[in-house]
Amino acid sequence: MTANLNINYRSPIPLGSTVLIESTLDKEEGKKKFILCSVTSTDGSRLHTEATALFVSISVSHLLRG
Ligand SMILES: CCCCCCCC(=O)SCCNC(=O)CCNC(=O)[C@H](O)C(C)(C)COP(=O)(O)OP(=O)(O)OC[C@H]1O[C@@H](n2cnc3c(N)ncnc32)[C@H](O)[C@@H]1OP(=O)(O)O
Repeated sequence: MTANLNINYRSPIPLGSTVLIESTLDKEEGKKKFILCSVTSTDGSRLHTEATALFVSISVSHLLRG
């Protein structure tokens, strides 16, 4: 489940362009997973977007609790 999501938009993405999206597991602490993500031009020369996210593992009962 997404607990936190931060997105920095560094440069616009031209309409119709192809981009490279990379995401990696930065670290894992118990039920917390910290993810890094970037969106760049396909040759990697232009950074469009950087993001970090925290995902927390949940049980099905967490969803049912609402
Ligand atoms: C175009 C479409 C775009 C779609 C965008 C996608 C949008 C989505 O992802 S939709 C989902 C949005 N997310 C939600 O609705 C989640 C709502 N929140 C929750 O359900 C709960 O707060 C949940 C599951 C994240 C955490 O609850 P719970 O399982 O009880 O864990 P809890 O005990 O509070 O915290 C666990 C650990 O995470 C940490 N933690 C929890 N939330 C955060 C947070 N926001 N920031 C930092 N740390 C956090 C706690 O500090 C704790 O750390 P530690 O174990 O070291 O003490």
